[in-house]
Amino acid sequence: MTAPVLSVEDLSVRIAGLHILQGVSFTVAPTGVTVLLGRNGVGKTTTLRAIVGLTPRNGEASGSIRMDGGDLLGRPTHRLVRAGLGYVPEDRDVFAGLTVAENLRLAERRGTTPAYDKVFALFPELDRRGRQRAGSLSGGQQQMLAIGRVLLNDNRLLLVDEPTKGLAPKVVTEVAEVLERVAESVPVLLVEQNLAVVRRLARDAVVLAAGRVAWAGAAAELLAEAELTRSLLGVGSGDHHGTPTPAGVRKDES
Ligand SMILES: Nc1ncnc2c1ncn2[C@@H]1O[C@H](COP(=O)(O)OP(=O)(O)OP(=O)(O)O)[C@@H](O)[C@H]1O
Repeated sequence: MTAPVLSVEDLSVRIAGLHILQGVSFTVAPTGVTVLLGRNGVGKTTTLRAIVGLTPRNGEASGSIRMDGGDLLGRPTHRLVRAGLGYVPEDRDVFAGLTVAENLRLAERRGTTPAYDKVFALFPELDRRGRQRAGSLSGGQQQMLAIGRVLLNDNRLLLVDEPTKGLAPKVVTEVAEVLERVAESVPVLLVEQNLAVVRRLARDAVVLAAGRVAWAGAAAELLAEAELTRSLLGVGSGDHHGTPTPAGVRKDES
């Protein structure tokens, strides 16, 4: 078996006195997309933030998080990013008052050559809209900018939090297509609630429930078991024959 790019072991996170993660353990394969699933509020974002060293000041993370064997826990975020951890947060966090080009320039890392060619090949619109203020971009375009600026630098692993949240169906499909291409060259740990997107992208799945890992295995296996999906996620997985739920339809909201 190939060594995982990331190993999380017995991760516990307490925030403001709440024990949110209670000994979470899972691995991320060195290729493809691993999806982190679970009902609302179960701790998916908390997990990604712990990995990238962003547990809030009133919180505490313990356990072990290793990327390529090196321990990440306790290291400051800027060092983790320099070590190749790319993070696309849930709310995109683009600088609304700056232009697209300025947002990208801010992501450049000293001492390395930013991969503008790669980013503009994936997102031609970011090139065309270089002088537009990021705050006036559509939600989908802001998401592309948030992903694009992370891809300016080399990454060993990408953490992507709910990239399709709140987007129109057509844009959900565009974001999924882009992530599919991105995942050809860098492994991705993805938090995603849209099961059509999960079905399309994910090879492996990890499901959180009650502060722990409730299920881990092949994403296709999880989605093929309607009862299992319903009990773990509280949603149906579409039909049993592999017909994708139409992109953009959030089954969890039905
Ligand atoms: N800074 C914080 N202060 C207090 N509670 C927090 C904080 N951050 C997260 N929590 C709590 O931790 C729990 C897990 O939150 P988290 O955002 O990780 O869940 P999630 O699985 O990503 O949810 P969703 O699917 O709704 O985005 C929630 O109950 C949340 O209210």
